[in-house]
Amino acid sequence: MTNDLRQGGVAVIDFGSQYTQLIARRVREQGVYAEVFAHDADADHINQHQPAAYILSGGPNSVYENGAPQAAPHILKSEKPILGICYGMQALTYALGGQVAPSQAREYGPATITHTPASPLLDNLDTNLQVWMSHGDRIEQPPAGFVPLAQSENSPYAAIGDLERNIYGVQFHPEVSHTPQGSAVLHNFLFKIAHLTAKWTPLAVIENAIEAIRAQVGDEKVILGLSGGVDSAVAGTLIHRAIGDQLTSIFVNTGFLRKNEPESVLAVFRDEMGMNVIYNNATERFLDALQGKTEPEQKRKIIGNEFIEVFKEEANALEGVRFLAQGTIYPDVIESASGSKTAHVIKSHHNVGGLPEQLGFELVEPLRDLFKDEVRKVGTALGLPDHIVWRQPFPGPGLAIRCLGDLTWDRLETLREADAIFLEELEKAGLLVGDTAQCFAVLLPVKAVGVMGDLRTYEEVIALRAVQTQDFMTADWVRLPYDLLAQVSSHIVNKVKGVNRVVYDVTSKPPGTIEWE
Ligand SMILES: Nc1ncnc2c1ncn2[C@@H]1O[C@H](COP(=O)(O)OP(=O)(O)OP(=O)(O)O)[C@@H](O)[C@H]1O
Ligand SMILES: O=c1[nH]c(=O)c2[nH+]cn([C@@H]3O[C@H](COP(=O)(O)O)[C@@H](O)[C@H]3O)c2[nH]1
Ligand SMILES: NC(=O)CC[C@H](N)C(=O)O
Ligand SMILES: [Mg+2]
Repeated sequence: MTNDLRQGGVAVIDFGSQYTQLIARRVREQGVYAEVFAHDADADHINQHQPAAYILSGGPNSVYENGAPQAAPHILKSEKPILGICYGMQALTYALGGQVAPSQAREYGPATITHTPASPLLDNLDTNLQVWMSHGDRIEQPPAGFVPLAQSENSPYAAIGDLERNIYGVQFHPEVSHTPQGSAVLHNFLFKIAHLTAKWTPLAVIENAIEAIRAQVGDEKVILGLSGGVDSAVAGTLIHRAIGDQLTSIFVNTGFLRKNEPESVLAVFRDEMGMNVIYNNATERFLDALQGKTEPEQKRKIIGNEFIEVFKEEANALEGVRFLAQGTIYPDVIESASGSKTAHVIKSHHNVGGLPEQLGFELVEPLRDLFKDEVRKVGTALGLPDHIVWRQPFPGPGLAIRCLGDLTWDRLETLREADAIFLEELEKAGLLVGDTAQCFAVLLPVKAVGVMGDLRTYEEVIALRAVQTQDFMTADWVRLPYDLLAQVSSHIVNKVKGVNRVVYDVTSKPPGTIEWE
């Protein structure tokens, strides 16, 4: 899809930096399409969408060591503008005949560089520029044709450039927020050096996606699992815009949804957006399947299977469905392709993971090229309400992995009530968007003794969890105000039957995970 929009963008070449995705996001923020490739990806693969410039990422290796990844010759010979960042600059230097060596003093963290006014890369920036560094190697001798553009106390070549060939390198990281003028550096590279066109905007993305969906689907039928979460909501709205009633969405009430969630999802998508939504109340079958099960992995597997069964039945009932739509987004694609750690493992748990092969559908994935923040922008541009676009992610298995111990309807109701009180108080305090990334209640499988109205109680315990994170791979618990916690605790104990104690989870990730199961 989006053929013309993707052409003339940037290929980000990944040498293993933690910030590779961030580089692509920063470029896209400036309206230029950016795609991430492994450092040893085939030239043909990289050139599929005809990138007009390259950015080489940082990376953990030392470029002069045996087996260290190197800048690919086809990139060096491409005659297109290249920007190397940290390891990327070291790889350029090494490949083009300069010298890279370990430096006496490593630079980790903030640094100040001074730069010469002559270069377009550092045009219009503070002369003493605040940057963020993270390196132990440095350039000792730039390759022939390169001139120094900036220095720091520890890096005589904090930026270099071959102004004829349009090849540049920076030792610092322009992509991180700790380099306050980093976006301006990238802006200079994209527009003053590579002369790219900014055409990657939400409206253009939408138009393109709509065309691509129509071309792919023709007049056939499509089904989509609609969860009320951001990704499936935006995917569904986009597809609906493209093909209208050829799309049927299936919203499954697993019994593990939050309070009022079924009503509010149906109100938005069926009533407001006029979408064709099948509501499948599968509460009983999910509960039956999980009866007596407490082991987290087993629970997830059972839930995944039940989802598949429900989708299968609904698809059969509709007849002639050729396409299955999914809200797959770009980080899912990058993470699965690079075989990288946590996120991929999490995703393999979720319910639609195994669907396509088993059901023999062709996939429609209109968000495959987008980062979450872009998905949100597209959602807003499509007219989705803020409470959908900005809602916190909610896992497919839902409250089932937050209700520890016996999964009974009564205990789920207890959890639903406590969770709703917590979320309501956070909302009132304005803490539900921005200051927190995910907040929820967990019902623990223990009982505690208490005293209420002079009576001894022996009831269950609610744990509250609120975390802040950028990418959900690592997270920190939020320092919620004590007064707010006091208020929530007292509301829960007073209003929710069967709970006499509330605790707050003060564990970061790692070593904890965000969910308790
Ligand atoms: N209750 C449900 N009914 C139908 N489909 C569901 C349900 N829960 C999850 N799914 C499907 O599983 C997919 C993955 O869930 P996931 O939570 O990762 O994404 P999301 O809900 O779309 O967005 P978010 O990450 O913001 O919650 C969803 O896109 C949706 O297709
Ligand atoms: O769609 C999903 N299906 C799942 O099975 C699943 N498990 C965890 N999560 C969400 O992933 C993020 C990281 O969670 P953890 O730190 O608990 O691994 C958090 O945002 C979790 O809510 C899931 N999402
Ligand atoms: N952040 C980086 O790209 C580091 C590059 C290289 N490993 C160094 O230490 O200099
Ligand atoms: Mg979800």
